[in-house]
Amino acid sequence: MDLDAFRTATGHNVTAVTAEEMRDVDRVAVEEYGLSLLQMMEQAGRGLACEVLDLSRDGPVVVLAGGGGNGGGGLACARHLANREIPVTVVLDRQPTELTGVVASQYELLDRMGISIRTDVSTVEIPAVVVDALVGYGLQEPLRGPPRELVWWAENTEAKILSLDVPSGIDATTGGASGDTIHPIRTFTLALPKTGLLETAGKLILGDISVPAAVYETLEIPYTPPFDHKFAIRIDATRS
Ligand SMILES: NC(=O)C1=CN([C@@H]2O[C@H](COP(=O)(O)OP(=O)(O)OC[C@H]3O[C@@H](n4cnc5c(N)ncnc54)[C@H](O)[C@@H]3O)[C@@H](O)[C@H]2O)[C@H](O)CC1
Ligand SMILES: [K+]
Repeated sequence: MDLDAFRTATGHNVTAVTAEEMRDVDRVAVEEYGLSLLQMMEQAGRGLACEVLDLSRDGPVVVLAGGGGNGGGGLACARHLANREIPVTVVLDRQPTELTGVVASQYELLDRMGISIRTDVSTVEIPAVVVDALVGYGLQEPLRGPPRELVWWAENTEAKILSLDVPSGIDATTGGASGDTIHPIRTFTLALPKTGLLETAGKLILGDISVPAAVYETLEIPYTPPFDHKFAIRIDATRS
């Protein structure tokens, strides 16, 4: 199988990248172009909210959020849902006091908005949609601790599961899972698809977070802008 490409509905190849390559993209975008993590995270969260609304207009929605960039995107998504009076509950995989940086700021904003934020699922209403924003390409395998328990919980609901960037527990580069993993019906992956998404992601939507094409050029990653006039597009693994 062609391990390095996905295809858009109009037949354009989209290069798949490893976790390391995606980290390089983040680094160059931030350090050489000044595109901040918060700017990219906000676009991730808004695109993710669009996918939630496509799955269910009424909710209730539970957003499972970790402490890294993946979690931050989930918190931004929760804000957009709350602004549309969709019943949303955020479940953090740690105490709010353990959050740092941009993710802590995203939490503060939700808290000031009065959005329901928990650190355990025991009293959470059964959701229509679960958003998996626990772990993205930052997985250091295998899934352990609260994220693993939250994945178990999600897997045992009847909810539609939507993963941000990479299904939690899946290695973004290899697609391997040495431990428990979540099984989404849809994954909203950011900037470029990861090589580990070939078999595990459910329906794959690629979200634009405005990484300049020049960043990929700098890193010699083959890239032609795939989004046309959209900000999120369906992509499928190429088979060869
Ligand atoms: N250009 C882009 O693609 C952007 C992507 N964004 C999102 O940020 C994440 C990557 O963020 P990072 O902070 O590097 O890591 P993660 O959030 O994926 O993971 C850290 C998170 O996961 C927990 N964790 C790690 N390993 C384990 C484990 N074995 N068991 C349990 N928990 C684990 C850790 O504790 C942290 O909570 C990327 O996927 C995108 O979603 C940015 O938003 C913008 C640019
Ligand atoms: K995830």
